[in-house]
This record gives sequence, C-alpha cells and structure tokens, in this order.
Amino acid sequence: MAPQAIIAPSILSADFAVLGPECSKTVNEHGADWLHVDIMDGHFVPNITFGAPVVGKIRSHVDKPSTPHGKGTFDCHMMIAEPKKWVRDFKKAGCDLYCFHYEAAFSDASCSPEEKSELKTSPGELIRYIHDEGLLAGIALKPDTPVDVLWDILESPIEKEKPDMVLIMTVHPGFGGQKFMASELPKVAALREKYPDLNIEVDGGLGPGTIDQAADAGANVIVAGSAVFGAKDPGEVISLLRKTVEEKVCGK
Ligand SMILES: O=C(CO)[C@H](O)[C@H](O)COP(=O)(O)O
Repeated sequence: MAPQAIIAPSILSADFAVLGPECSKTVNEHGADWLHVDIMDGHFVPNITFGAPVVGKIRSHVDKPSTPHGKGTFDCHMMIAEPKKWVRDFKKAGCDLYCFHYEAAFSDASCSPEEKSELKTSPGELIRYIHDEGLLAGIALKPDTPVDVLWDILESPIEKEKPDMVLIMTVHPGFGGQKFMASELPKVAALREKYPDLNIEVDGGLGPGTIDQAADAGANVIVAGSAVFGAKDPGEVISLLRKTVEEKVCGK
C-alpha cells in the first residue's frame, strides 16, 4: 500500500502563550493531520522547550486519534539525551508516536552508574520498549548520521523492534526557521527505494519552496513549523503540502 500524505505542523513555531487553542485550531480548522511536538532538553540539542506536563495540557485541546496514525496524532520528536527514561511519562501525557534520535539511543551521559546500566539500550530494544508501552515508535537521524545505520534496524527479524516511522532531519536539530538542507534528501530516496510503504518524515526548513524536492525524494510525512504558523493562511499551506505529497509520493 502506498504511504499516506501526512502533514504535521511543528508547534515550535506556535504562540506558546496560547498553545492549546493553537493546536486545536491547527488540526480542526486548518486541516493538519498530526501535530509535531518538539521536546528539547538542552543537552542533546542547545535549546530547551517543554516536558510531559505541558504535552498533557495541550493534548486535552485536541481529539485523540481514532486509528493509530489518525488525525490528531501527537508526534513527539524527542531531542533528548535519555529517550528511554521518558517513554512512560509521555505516554501518560497523551503522546501517540514517540520518535527518539538514533544518536541518543546509546547515550547515558547524565545518569548515575546504576541508571546507566538500566537505561543504556540499543535502538531495537528501545523500539520494542516503546511498542510494549502501546505507542508508535519513530527513529530520527541528525544530518551527520549516515542512513546506513538504519538498515539492520529496519531488517530486524523481531517485528516489535522495527520502527513505524523514520525521521530524516533536514536541519541540525534545535531551532525552527533554519535553512532546508537538500543534502539530506539522498537518505530519503535510499529509504524510499528499499521501503515503498515506510512512513518517512522530513523536518526542518519545509514549506512551499522546498516541498517539491522533499516529495520527489519520497518523503510522505512533512513537518513544517514557521511555514505553517507564520503563514497568513495556514490552511492553504497545509493543503499545498498535502497535494504535492499526494501527487508525487502517493500516486493520487
Ligand atoms: O525539530 C525541529 C528543530 O529541531 C523543528 O521541528 C523544525 O525545525 C521545524 O521548524 P521549521 O519548519 O521552521 O524549520
């Protein structure tokens, strides 16, 4: 089955003073499919956003998805050093898809020795843990990480250790409003060639000026922050992004 076009505005560019209503409007009025929720800890990336309590509050403004990938899915992009540690808290808060960074799956920099042995994990084990908690699992790659690290993970003989989505960063993570890195698109194309059905998300610098390149490479889950929240008509931008992906990736 061809992948679906999924437009996931990044709420990093929303007005944080009225985050709940902004999220609800983005899904219910402007037609977004998912909401992309950027969690930054000041360690893994040089910026801090917010944690599970805030996600719990904004979740209550948006209807829960009726299917695993349905409208209103909270796609939490965990730009944090210890991804395993926070799975349960984010589940309780209403996260639907927990997307951790490959580069952080082995990281335990700020743990005590006891915590280190408990939290240290491999990407496959972490994906299984996320699935066992009842969440969808995503794995993200920073621009400097080669796509080759994913082949063994995607070919795992253990179904529960395979991700539901791969996120290819098209900026260095940490801030919204950066310039799109077209140099990352060969990773998307390589993934799409091998996996016609995989959810492949791109994040960073996406908007009307860059969507053609991303869709030509095969991305079907599009994160856009400033292009959506900075637009006069966010609904129009979301529709344009979706139409481009439908035409170029979904064969509609
Ligand atoms: O993960 C992110 C930054 O680390 C953001 O989701 C991303 O950059 C979106 O912002 P914009 O569309 O403005 O580039």
